Amino acid sequence: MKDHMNYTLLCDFYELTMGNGYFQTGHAGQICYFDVFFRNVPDGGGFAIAAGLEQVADYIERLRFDEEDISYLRGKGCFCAEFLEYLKTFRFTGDIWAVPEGTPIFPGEPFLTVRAPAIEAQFIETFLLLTLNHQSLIATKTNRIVRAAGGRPVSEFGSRRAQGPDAAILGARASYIAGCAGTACTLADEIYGAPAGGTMAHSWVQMFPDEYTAFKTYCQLYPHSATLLVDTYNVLKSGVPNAIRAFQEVLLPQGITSCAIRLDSGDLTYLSRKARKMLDAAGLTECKIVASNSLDEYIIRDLLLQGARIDSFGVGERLITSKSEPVFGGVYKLAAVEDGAGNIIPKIKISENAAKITNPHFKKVYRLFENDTGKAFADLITLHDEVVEESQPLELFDPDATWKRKTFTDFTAKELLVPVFQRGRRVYRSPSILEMRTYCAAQIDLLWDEVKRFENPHNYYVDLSQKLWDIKQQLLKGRR
Ligand SMILES: Nc1ncnc2c1ncn2[C@@H]1O[C@H](COP(=O)(O)OP(=O)(O)OP(=O)(O)O)[C@@H](O)[C@H]1O
Ligand SMILES: O=P(O)(O)OC[C@H]1O[C@H](OP(=O)(O)OP(=O)(O)O)[C@H](O)[C@@H]1O
Ligand SMILES: O=C(O)c1cccnc1
Repeated sequence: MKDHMNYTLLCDFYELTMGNGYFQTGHAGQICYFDVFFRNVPDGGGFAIAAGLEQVADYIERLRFDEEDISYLRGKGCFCAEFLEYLKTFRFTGDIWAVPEGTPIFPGEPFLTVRAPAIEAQFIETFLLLTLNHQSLIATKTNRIVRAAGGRPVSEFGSRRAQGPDAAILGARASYIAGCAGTACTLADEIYGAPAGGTMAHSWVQMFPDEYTAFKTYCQLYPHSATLLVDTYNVLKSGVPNAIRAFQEVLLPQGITSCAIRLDSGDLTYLSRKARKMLDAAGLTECKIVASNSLDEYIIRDLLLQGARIDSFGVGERLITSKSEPVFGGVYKLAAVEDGAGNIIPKIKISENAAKITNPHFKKVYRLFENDTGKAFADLITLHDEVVEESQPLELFDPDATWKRKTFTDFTAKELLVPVFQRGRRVYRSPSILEMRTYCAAQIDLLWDEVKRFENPHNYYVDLSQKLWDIKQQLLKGRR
């Protein structure tokens, strides 16, 4: 990435005090397994979308404590000299598995797993979580908005209201993966290839002596991509008539029929219907109507139900900040450690709140698809060395109500987590952002519509294998 900062110390301070402690107590090299998972889908939705893996992998590849970092840490006075010496050559040497970006994910299932010596695995927690939480949040929100638009393109317009530069650039990236057609963020295009584009601001219209001159000038400069903002003065009395005149006088003589207007205030249904009639009456049937103004999935759905004649949407603040639910609660939990002989010892975190009890052990996640419909019907978390045999009947049970059991045949099982790092070496190269976007849309197509409802979606099953469930119960009993 351009102008890359050294983010090594973008960690919670306790990662370092624990690291120093592991170092001094002989735990430094103890192999650990950590899972990243989340508990609740934002906005009460049925699924989330994983994003941010590429930035996680870049960060891990570049992890280095430079001289400045070490001398800053020395100045804190709480780290031993040997630990500071060790940090000079610190590198990530472990393994990481993760779901590809754009994959729909469900509560409780690991979407990234780390296997590494304790100091390393612990140290990367903060950056991993902040990156995956942010981009998965924006991807999840965006996809709701895109689905509400029902195939009409949605452009991301939020940079100016994003909570800082990273939120703007990486938010634009995540929104493109999750289905936006493009972004207003130029840097997100330069760095990541999320196509940048846009219309015009009210200031352009105000800058000229009159609205017509502003529109005409713009059409002369950009005859092939003129989207005229028609609400600076009065949409129906001046904006649309002036736009029609500019299109007719500048574009039509050149044989250009594709053009657009943007509505950015007022009753978007009423105005779009009236504007559509005026444009059609003027023969501008190919002229598109773009709408913006504090939109989100609910308003877009409403507008379309009301019969708005809108062809595409620009969505800013409510998308880039995920305003309705601005936190993605991904967590990083220890699931197992290895003893000196390489045996995996499962670990569990108990909580009064049953939903916060973790799933122990080194695990795999399978997505199960019905062969007749191709649709996903459940995810199954298994031990790392279990294999789901598609040729055998598979009995699934509800982990919270184990008497509820059902046997499935004629299904396909696909492993979700793929290797990203092996022994410290990056083995996964992200596909292009367009490929991620295409993959995301295809994976969402494999979910039933019931799971995609905005309100009260069907609860998609995330089950545990019998072996994993038994181990979890043993650990729970042992802790009582
Ligand atoms: N037909 C409609 N149904 C539901 N919501 C709508 C409709 N038309 C517009 N909205 C939404 O209503 C809100 C209107 O907000 P607001 O009152 O700030 O806008 P405005 O009246 O256009 O004024 P301004 O010129 O300050 O932008 C926006 O979120 C907009 O997307
Ligand atoms: O409403 P959003 O979903 O964030 O979409 C982006 C908004 O940003 C621009 O407004 P601008 O910043 O010029 O100010 P405005 O709110 O007065 O229109 C644009 O005209 C949209 O209204
Ligand atoms: O291109 C646009 O129309 C645009 C860009 C950013 C914010 N609002 C609108």
